Amino acid sequence: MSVSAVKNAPLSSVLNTFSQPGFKKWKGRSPLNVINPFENLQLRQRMPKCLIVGFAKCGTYALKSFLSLHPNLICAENETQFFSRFYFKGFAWYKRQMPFSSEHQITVEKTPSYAESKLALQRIHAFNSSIKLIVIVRDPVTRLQSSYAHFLARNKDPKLNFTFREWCGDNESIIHKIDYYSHLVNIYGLFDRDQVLVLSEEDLEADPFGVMQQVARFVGLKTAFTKDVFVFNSRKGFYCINTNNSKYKDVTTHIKTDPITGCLKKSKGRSHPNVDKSFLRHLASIALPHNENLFHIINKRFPWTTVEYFETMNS
Ligand SMILES: Nc1ncnc2c1ncn2[C@@H]1O[C@H](COP(=O)(O)OS(=O)(=O)O)[C@@H](OP(=O)(O)O)[C@H]1O
Repeated sequence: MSVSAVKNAPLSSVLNTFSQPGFKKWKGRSPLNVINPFENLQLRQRMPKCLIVGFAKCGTYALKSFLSLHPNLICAENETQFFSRFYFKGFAWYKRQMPFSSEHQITVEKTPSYAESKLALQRIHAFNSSIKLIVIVRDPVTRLQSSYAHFLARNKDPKLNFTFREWCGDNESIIHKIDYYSHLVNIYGLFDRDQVLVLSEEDLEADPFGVMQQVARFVGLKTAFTKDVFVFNSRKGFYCINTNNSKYKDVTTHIKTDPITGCLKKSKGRSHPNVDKSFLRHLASIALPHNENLFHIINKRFPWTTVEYFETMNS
């Protein structure tokens, strides 16, 4: 809604705009992100110009939440799964899932399953061939443990009380779960390299500020923070938003963090169950060639666990 439209519209329709689903993002926005609607010229729902397309359990929620701190980035609250599951609902529906944004903001949507669907990637390309894509990966062995911890936390059916080994399944099913490479092939087959940013969960965990700077550069924005935006919380074992700094205190209202600690919700950063080290070694050996292919195609290496690492440990 433009300023002139706001000025000329009946009060009820202006209020109606503010009560639409996507507008709830504006309630309680951080001081960094608040834009006075009457000063702002173009408050409306906009299609995303950047998508976080993968991968589940690789820190996608932390990434999205931390990016929302940037005044010029605004993230859709939910994973819409539009290009994968709900394409039939149409673009008007998709747009309605987006938050209200100003003309100075870039809308970001995250649905981690997009990267694993060639059809979803083709649809994204047809939608906007110059869109920016962010992919975040993680040591596949740790990712499996994370997914298993997620499964245990969610599973209520005693019949599905699988051990880690059972849950991982046979080698074919393990490869399916650990292979990022083949999905990256699909992405690079459709999009130019400069449209794709590949990050790692390990970097996000160790240096969220550095990763946010990387993303800001990637989407053509300046960094809007100082390093003190995050503070390491030894109890949680992760960086959290620095609520001691008045500048960042209120952000917890719009990115679902603990208002006191500034940490992400409990389901993010779970402890992983103890599992048999010899099986982890087996997983690392299966992952190895797929990791090497990935490092080759993205032209970047991550120091992920090797078979040798497990050989130095007692099982
Ligand atoms: N700062 C911070 N705080 C909390 N958690 C963090 C953070 N940075 C990265 N991570 C890692 O994010 C992992 C969850 O990944 P996702 O959000 O992609 O999971 S999901 O697919 O949406 O369920 C989650 O995995 P688990 O540790 O297995 O829970 C975390 O390791």
